[in-house]
Amino acid sequence: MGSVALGDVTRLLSDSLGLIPEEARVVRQHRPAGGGGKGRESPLQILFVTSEIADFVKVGGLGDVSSALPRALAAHHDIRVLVPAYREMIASDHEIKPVGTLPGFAGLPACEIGEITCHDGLIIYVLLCPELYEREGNPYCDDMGIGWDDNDIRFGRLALAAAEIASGHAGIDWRPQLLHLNDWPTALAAGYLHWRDEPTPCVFTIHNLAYQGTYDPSRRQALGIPEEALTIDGLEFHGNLSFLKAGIVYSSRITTVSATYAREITTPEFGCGLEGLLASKAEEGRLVGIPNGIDDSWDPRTDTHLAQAFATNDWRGKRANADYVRKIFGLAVNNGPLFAVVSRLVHQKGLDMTIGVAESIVRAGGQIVFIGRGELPVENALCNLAARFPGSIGVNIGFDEGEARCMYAGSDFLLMPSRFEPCGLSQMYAQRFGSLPIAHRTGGLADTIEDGVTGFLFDDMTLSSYMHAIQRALTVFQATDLFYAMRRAAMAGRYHWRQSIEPYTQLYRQVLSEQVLSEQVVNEAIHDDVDSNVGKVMRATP
Ligand SMILES: Nc1ncnc2c1ncn2[C@@H]1O[C@H](COP(=O)(O)OP(=O)(O)O[C@H]2O[C@H](CO)[C@@H](O)[C@H](O)[C@H]2O)[C@@H](O)[C@H]1O
Repeated sequence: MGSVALGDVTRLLSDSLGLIPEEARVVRQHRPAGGGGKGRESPLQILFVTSEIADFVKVGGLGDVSSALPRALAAHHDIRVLVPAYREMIASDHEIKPVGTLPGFAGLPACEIGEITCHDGLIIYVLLCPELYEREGNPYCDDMGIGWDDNDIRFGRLALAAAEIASGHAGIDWRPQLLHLNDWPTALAAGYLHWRDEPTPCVFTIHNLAYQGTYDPSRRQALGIPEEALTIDGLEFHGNLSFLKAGIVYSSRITTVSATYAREITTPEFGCGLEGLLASKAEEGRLVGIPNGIDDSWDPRTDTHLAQAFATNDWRGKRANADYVRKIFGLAVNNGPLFAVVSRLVHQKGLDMTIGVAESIVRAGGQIVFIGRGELPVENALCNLAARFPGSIGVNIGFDEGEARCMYAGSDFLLMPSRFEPCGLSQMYAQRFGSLPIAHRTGGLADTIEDGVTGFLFDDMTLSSYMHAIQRALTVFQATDLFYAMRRAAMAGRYHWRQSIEPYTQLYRQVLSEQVLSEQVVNEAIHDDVDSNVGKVMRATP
């Protein structure tokens, strides 16, 4: 479980002061809604549907986005979140108010909807279905990292609940004008709305195209998917049914989390077999990249997780964090560069590349600390690496938000040789904490790291290309003035969620105005039809 959320910071404040600071409160419906706040348009009602939220459960970047983006948008819109009620929510000290019930459908069980009002005012609807969601492990896997074998039912249920809330069938006295869906676990909602002829439009955000939620077509009946949807124009994908494809096919707009990744996924190299469909969406103007941001909790001057808070130029304060990190990872006292890796341990993240250069880094006087959890072979390879270089390489196989923040704060460089990276938050956090990312020039890494200014980029996914970037970093580390200038540039980072409000607002409004237009066209057609029938009747009347 993570603790990054602005809500948590707010809770700490309110707990200590006994009140909620006005500026930290989520403001709903009171301010004009316009793009980023300058227009006079009314707030939109949006349901943000997600499978994780860092307030309670975080596996990776989606958890951060689900906590921060709705909060940023809440200053202009009435935006609420829907997420399964995992055991972390049930065990939390938040009151869960029952607000709705949903009947079973096909193989999807009946469930209830509870409402949590966060300390800053954000409303989170939680889908209560203990048999599906209250389990040990994380939202997707058991404690051994093995995916739950009923994930289709678990996330089909989530998606259908979103569609039912949108249609006003959940008994909740609030209805969204639009669903904002995130990744495959929520994608089927767009399909359920389409198959039921419900008009609520969807915006579907792809945080990672590599995870698709594909299932054997025999699961169709259990999920309540009509037979005619299992075609090439529907959610059929290489003979299977694909949740992700449903999101792409049936949503009004598809977004992804950086401009570069939005282009990349229309190519065979990054498109995971969906490049043709995505390219056609891009041509229609229905696929856009809107970059992620980072929230105010990522501030080295105020972050209470750190061994010592520090500001730009307070390199002694930053050094205190480096000392702390060396200590907790059992590394030797050292004046050389400290490299960090904070990552899910999956193929995407290129851990094999970092293992490949680790010896060279150590020989050059560097040390490396890793924190991560994921695929067992990667975990084992990292443990072996640490055993080979005691005092120089430290590994924590686990998930620890506070420790990760100390690592961003204490390290000189962050290693991120991702094979692909839709946006990436770790490199933005690192920059904010004065740790220069060394990263593959791909996706959001290419968009958020200025090579030679705020970090180092390499072009080819080869050890020599990666090592060349590391050599450049080591050279800069020796040139103290330049090194500090780069740190300052990185810490001045421009990446904040505020920048995402305008593009999302514009997109939502476009989608809704298209829907109004298409409803008008339908109404006029019906009207014309009725008129001509009336005419026929009148002509036929003697
Ligand atoms: N062991 C550990 N302990 C503590 N914290 C840990 C950790 N391992 C990872 N984290 C944290 O998890 C988050 C990772 O977010 P990223 O966006 O960098 O990658 P991820 O692949 O999970 O996200 C996907 O979704 C996001 C959101 O859109 C995209 O930015 C990204 O490109 C895409 O792959 C960061 O907050 C990081 O600090």
